[in-house]
Amino acid sequence: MTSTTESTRELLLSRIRDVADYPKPGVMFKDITPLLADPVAFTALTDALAELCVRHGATKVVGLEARGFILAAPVAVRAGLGFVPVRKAGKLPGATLSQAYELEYGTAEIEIHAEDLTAEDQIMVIDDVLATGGTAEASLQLIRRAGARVAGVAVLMELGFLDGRARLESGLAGAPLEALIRV
Ligand SMILES: O=P(O)(O)OC[C@H]1O[C@H](OP(=O)(O)OP(=O)(O)O)[C@H](O)[C@@H]1O
Ligand SMILES: Nc1ncnc2[nH]cnc12
Repeated sequence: MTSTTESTRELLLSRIRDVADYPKPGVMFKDITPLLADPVAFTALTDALAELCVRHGATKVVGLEARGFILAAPVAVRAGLGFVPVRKAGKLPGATLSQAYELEYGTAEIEIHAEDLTAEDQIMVIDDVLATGGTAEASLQLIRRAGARVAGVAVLMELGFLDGRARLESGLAGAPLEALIRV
């Protein structure tokens, strides 16, 4: 696996569709479905995120429901790591830890099975979009509450104008935030 090239970034960007005023007026929605439908782009994205997991010493990959699952599961397999889902509230059957948060267009609550993480784990959080950073921040809180360490957060796309990076700074506590594309 190798570091992401400029041509890979251009390919990924070219497969993301802007949808104005979705799901609410004023929101420019970044739709990744064209990227997922292109096997070359999807493979390039999987390889790039898996390379980041290996580079930053991750022992497990956490994916954030729902779009984060689509990326994180193949990344975990590609990197040879386990996959742990962070789900929206009420979906996990076992003993869960919960965290409420706000995002660009609403509020939500996420949960994790704490037993899926150990004190030895270094977790890479994978998602498609970092917007306000609320979802990623809540996931880092869950990971720490579960007793594991944070290897980093890796996303396909960072929406720079919403400044999620600043919001995540304290939660990352020095761990990297990697974005393949920044708009
Ligand atoms: O940085 P934030 O402001 O928290 O926003 C980013 C989050 O928003 C989207 O998920 P969404 O909650 O829309 O759910 P979905 O994956 O089920 O579409 C996206 O997939 C990220 O998880
Ligand atoms: N503008 C946006 N596009 C896609 N996913 C998002 N999640 C939060 N804001 C988003």
